Amino acid sequence: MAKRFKLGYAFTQKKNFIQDSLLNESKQRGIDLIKIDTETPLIEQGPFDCILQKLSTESWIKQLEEYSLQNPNVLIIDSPSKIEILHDRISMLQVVEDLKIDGQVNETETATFGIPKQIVINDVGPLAVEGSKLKFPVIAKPLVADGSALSHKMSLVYNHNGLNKLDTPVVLQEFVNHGGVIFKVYVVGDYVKCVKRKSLPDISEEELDGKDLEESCVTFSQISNKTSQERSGVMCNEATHIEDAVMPPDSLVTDIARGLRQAMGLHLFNFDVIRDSKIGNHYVVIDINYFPGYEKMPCYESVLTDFFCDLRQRKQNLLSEDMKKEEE
Ligand SMILES: Nc1ncnc2c1ncn2[C@@H]1O[C@H](COP(=O)(O)OP(=O)(O)OP(=O)(O)O)[C@@H](O)[C@H]1O
Ligand SMILES: O=P(O)(O)O[C@H]1[C@H](O)[C@H](O)[C@H](OP(=O)(O)O)[C@@H](OP(=O)(O)O)[C@@H]1O
Ligand SMILES: [Mg+2]
Ligand SMILES: [Mg+2]
Repeated sequence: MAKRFKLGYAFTQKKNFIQDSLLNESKQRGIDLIKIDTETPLIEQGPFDCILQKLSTESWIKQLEEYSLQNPNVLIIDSPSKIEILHDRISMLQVVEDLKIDGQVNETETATFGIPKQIVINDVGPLAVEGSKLKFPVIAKPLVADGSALSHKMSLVYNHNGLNKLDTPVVLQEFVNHGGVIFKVYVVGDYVKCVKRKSLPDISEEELDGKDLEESCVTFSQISNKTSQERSGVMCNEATHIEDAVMPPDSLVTDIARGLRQAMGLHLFNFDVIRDSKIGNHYVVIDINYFPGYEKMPCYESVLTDFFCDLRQRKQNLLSEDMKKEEE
């Protein structure tokens, strides 16, 4: 009987990734998903062939390092040092800026992509955005994107007055009108899946002019990470029928996904893309998330189990290479 592949997982309490449907599908295909007790020393648990993890405390990272030293063949998906780049909203999008991708979609069509203009401010005085050429409205996002509730506390700031209420350091990212629909691109190893979600509605010039002091800053949080079935209409553009929205070009989405995978060396992430309403074939990446809510992705059980089977195959290949070297 083929050896079972033991995959330990370590997540925060809030994570809903492990569903019975995934446990069953993986078990049927020889993959045992085992919950790691983060209150007990990792070295006393296992043995694991692979560890799936989304924790960032110092003590946990130390335990992972110690476990890897004692078990050099264990696969860590993904390594905390590689995930770090996504915990800062400037370094996160710098990866996108540095991608070199040809936007040719087909013989006649091209598409371009980029990131919104953004700056970090450390105080909200009258000169906060002086010289930056940043245009209002902006979305104010906490600089640190570490998965805490605080890291998702966003503010839509219509004008200069709205800056006063912000906590710093904060990223001010130009608001891009995008028709009230956001595209979330899930990446699981080589697999790429683009889904649509409701987003903030466009902001018209008249609306901008009419904003008085009181309304110059509106806070919200995680308005796009619920599927349409889970949605309740807070802040989102209920009028937008997202099913009518045209998906971005497959080739562009796939090229960006591949480029990010290569550049970051990560297997499990998603990125949020919006289409610039002013330029129909220009796409703007506004967010990248490590180990997102895959349980919301269509066919998540089979997609993730396929990925686990790829990891098992990779591990078997590594072990047979080691054996060949020993025989030489
Ligand atoms: N530059 C922008 N222009 C227009 N809308 C934006 C912009 N940035 C963010 N948004 C809107 O705000 C929402 C939240 O932004 P973002 O995805 O950066 O926050 P987050 O807390 O990291 O969300 P997630 O739950 O995806 O991790 C987006 O889904 C989108 O609706
Ligand atoms: O709709 P998605 O899958 O994008 O929602 C994700 C969200 O993008 C973030 O990845 C959240 O993680 P944190 O940034 O660490 O909070 C995910 O929460 P999680 O509890 O599932 O990890 C959302 O599902
Ligand atoms: Mg997002
Ligand atoms: Mg995010």
